[in-house]
Amino acid sequence: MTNSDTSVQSSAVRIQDLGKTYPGASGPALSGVSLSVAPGEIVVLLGLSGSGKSTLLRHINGLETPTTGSVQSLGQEVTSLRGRDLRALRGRIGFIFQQFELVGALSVLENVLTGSLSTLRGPRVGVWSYPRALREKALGHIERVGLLDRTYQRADRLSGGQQQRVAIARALMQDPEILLADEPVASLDPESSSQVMGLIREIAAERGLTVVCSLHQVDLALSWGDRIVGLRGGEVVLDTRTDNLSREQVMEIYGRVATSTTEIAAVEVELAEAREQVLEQELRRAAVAQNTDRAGEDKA
Ligand SMILES: Nc1ncnc2c1ncn2[C@@H]1O[C@H](COP(=O)(O)OP(=O)(O)OP(=O)(O)O)[C@@H](O)[C@H]1O
Repeated sequence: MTNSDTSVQSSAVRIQDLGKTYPGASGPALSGVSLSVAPGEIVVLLGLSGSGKSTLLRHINGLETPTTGSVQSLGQEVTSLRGRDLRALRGRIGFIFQQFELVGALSVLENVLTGSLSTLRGPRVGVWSYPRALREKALGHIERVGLLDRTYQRADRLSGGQQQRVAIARALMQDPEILLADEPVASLDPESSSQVMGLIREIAAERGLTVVCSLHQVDLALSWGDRIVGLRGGEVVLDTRTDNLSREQVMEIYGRVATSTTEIAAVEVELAEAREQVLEQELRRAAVAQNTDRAGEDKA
């Protein structure tokens, strides 16, 4: 099954025969990937750890350079852009990450405002250094993601789901036409995961946003995406709309690979990494809390 024949004119993203081999790597991270994404479409990249999802996403906004092939985003050949032109294209493409990438010590409002930095000259320190129009815009986005009552709270005092909502609001400051999301709910519990994914879907519909999002949970991909692109070993092994697609059909293609010893090992590594990340996060939170308490005691 393939949907990769969407016409050039109607594509928000058009990737042709993309190959990527990282320097020093024993094999390619991506090979022969062709994919077109229509404006307003919500596409899930589904695959195990190491299947090439992040690498593919990072080519769409020019964070990686292909070894072979072509990547067009919003009608522009990304590989031919440099400097200001590349920055201008990136300004039209929002990116949200698994680890949220917020500045923990800053307030929700300040984090959201940093999403507009690419449109401003010079550094900004503090909320009041941003123009009033941007402050109002940021408040609108904070309200949209349901965090108005947390506007002045430190980002690292929020739950994972709330932090990802802040990251969504920050991405909206760019008025993006495409939103890329790299495992946005991998660090969240199932309930927060579906809330965050639901929010992204609603916002995408309101704004006609094109979304390309990597996930490794089959159920979430099925309930959330318009279309699933399955990656395995850097190649597209499935490309289909989710209507009328059953979990069993996806598992037949996606799950079948997990019967081999290598793939089972990959799943185990993935779980171990996820556990480590949660532990690391907890330790970081505890350290920040301890430092803050100490600072409070010193002042007192
Ligand atoms: N900067 C890099 N340098 C060398 N190899 C890399 C680099 N980034 C990724 N790789 C390798 O490329 C392959 C694809 O990695 P990628 O991160 O794109 O997969 P993924 O599906 O997003 O996995 P995950 O869900 O764990 O992030 C893996 O074998 C990985 O080790």
